[in-house]
Amino acid sequence: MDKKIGFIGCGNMGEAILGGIISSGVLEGKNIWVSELSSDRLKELSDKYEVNTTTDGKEVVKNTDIFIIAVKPNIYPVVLENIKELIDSTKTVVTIAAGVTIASVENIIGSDKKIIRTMPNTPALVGEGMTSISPNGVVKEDEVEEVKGIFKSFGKAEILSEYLIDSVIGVSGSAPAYVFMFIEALADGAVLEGMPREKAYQFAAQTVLGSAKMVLETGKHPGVLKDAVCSPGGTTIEAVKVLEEEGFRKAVIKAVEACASKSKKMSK
Ligand SMILES: NC(=O)C1=CN([C@@H]2O[C@H](COP(=O)(O)OP(=O)(O)OC[C@H]3O[C@@H](n4cnc5c(N)ncnc54)[C@H](O)[C@@H]3O)[C@@H](O)[C@H]2O)C=CC1
Ligand SMILES: O=C(O)[C@@H]1CCC=N1
Repeated sequence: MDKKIGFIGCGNMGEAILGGIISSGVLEGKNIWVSELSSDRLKELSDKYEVNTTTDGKEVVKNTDIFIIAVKPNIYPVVLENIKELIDSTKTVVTIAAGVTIASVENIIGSDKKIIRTMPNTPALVGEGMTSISPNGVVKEDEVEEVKGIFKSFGKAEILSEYLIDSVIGVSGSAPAYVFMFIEALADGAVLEGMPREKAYQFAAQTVLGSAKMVLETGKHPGVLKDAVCSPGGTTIEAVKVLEEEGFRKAVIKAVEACASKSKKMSK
């Protein structure tokens, strides 16, 4: 890729994207600019990824074509106010924050500026991210495809209308947290039955990975795949019965709903 990419803020999610881009080889560190608050954090990032660093967000905008604002939602107005004079028709602003709408960004920098709202997730770091991409009306189709290409370099990416972003946060943006909780609980169960802790994480995580791959690669309904594991009168159906009794599916659906509802509240 011949474009230059920037990050304003590079914490958990910013670094997951940065790490994903570098590992994929789509861009080299010399074509990436990162701004952070402390020089210590910048040194850590330049040592690890060989990127250009600065404590001034303006330098990121000046030196890049596409830049990702990866600060907490409440810091967006401060960052946008600081850089707005430098944003012209050659720049594409990419946002990743929960609750920061395209309209709220347009209110600060202008609706004539190219804005792409995305919702990534941290598995980007290992090349298995899932990202939604919602452009405003100014971004041209090939420019959207270009940004989609960046996100696809470390996982899957889909162009979606912004109104779906709350469900995206519920099902993928925040969801790695619930999947990690499931893996932890699965491993706890195995430890309870006597398996050493490290082995338990390996068995649990590989099972989640393999099951996810089966859904994606066979195209079969998850219920059909579940049925194929449940031998009549066997062990699995005993576990399935307990999960139903304890409200496993209800809890997960309600968790996604709570997450989406918080996202809607943050957007007001
Ligand atoms: N953590 C996650 O799994 C996901 C996070 N997001 C979004 O990503 C954004 C960042 O979240 P995290 O990475 O989790 O937070 P974080 O707190 O780990 O990272 C934010 C970084 O921004 C830096 N920062 C703050 N003000 C700055 C400024 N003025 N200039 C430059 N850097 C500045 C902080 O030092 C920090 O390293 C949030 O808006 C969140 O909604 C979206 C999807 C998933
Ligand atoms: O918890 C949060 O608000 C952010 C947005 C999606 C994942 N983390």
